[in-house]
Amino acid sequence: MAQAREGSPRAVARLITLVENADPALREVMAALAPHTGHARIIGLTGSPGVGKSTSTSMLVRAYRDQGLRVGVLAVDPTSPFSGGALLGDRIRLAEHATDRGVYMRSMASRGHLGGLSWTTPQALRVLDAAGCDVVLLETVGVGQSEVEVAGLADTTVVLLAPGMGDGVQAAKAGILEIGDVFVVNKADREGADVTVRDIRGMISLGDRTEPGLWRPPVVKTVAERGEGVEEVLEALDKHRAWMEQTGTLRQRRLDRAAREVEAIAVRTLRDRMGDVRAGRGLDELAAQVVDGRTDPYAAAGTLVAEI
Ligand SMILES: Nc1nc2c(ncn2[C@@H]2O[C@H](COP(=O)(O)OP(=O)(O)OP(=O)(O)O)[C@@H](O)[C@H]2O)c(=O)[nH]1
Repeated sequence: MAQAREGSPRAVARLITLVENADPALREVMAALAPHTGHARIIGLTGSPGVGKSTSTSMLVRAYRDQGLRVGVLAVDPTSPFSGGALLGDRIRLAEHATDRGVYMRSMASRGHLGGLSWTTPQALRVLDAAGCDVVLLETVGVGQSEVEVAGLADTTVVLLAPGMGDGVQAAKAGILEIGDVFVVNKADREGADVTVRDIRGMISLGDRTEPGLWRPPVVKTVAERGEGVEEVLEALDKHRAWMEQTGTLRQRRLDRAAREVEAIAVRTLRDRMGDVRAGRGLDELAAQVVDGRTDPYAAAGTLVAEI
């Protein structure tokens, strides 16, 4: 744990593996980490495959490293059953940071994982936060619901789009307009970038976010491959951060996040105990009573809950 706090990549990796495996040791680990959390800025990046997420992540890592900040990158793929370092390590676009001690990268798969995304990701973020990351970039592959779910885990969510492909319309359909705090139209070297920017701006102003005091998401153009537009992205992120602090939104988002995290752990604990009751044949007995008409399902459920 002390090693993880000093930023030893191996120690951090071990802790995240505990999270992935829902290891019983987590309870103690989390208790020890708690006083060291709350510092990291969590920035979510999402968008359809191929839009340039890893290129943009790499661009942001470089920019934050230039500011002397320690950066964590957590890539979550809700569609993949694979996990561990391999997925991310293979990604050439992030390879330049692989030997940088100030960067910690990890990919996590959540399909088929106990409790799924809502359970593992916040705890992995907590580990990176406690390990001293100033910024954590949370990258997800866009697949509808899990995309929205992951947006709830970040302080600021960046939605990446690319010109053409009717991305603006896609975004509106997928409910992505609601989750974006900052929109980035990447591949601005390609034709149609301005049209996409205009489309998104139009859709945002049609939404309900034009009231005074509400955040109006900026739309920024980038060419991630060449690092163009990174200053504008950083500025948009800083502005959003400042707005969140002024309005109390940051605290509110973190409260919502913690509430969901606690709930997810509680539900898991209850499910485990329910398994114990089942194993002890307590549920069989209740079922028999219901079948025989000796009790009703509501009363039986009440007994079960009380036992749990
Ligand atoms: N023309 C152009 N191509 C870019 C730009 N940024 C990224 N690309 C290219 O787009 C392709 C996809 O980039 P990635 O960063 O791997 O995209 P991704 O969204 O992470 O893709 P997945 O890992 O499949 O989700 C690569 O071939 C990049 O070289 C850009 O600004 N302009």
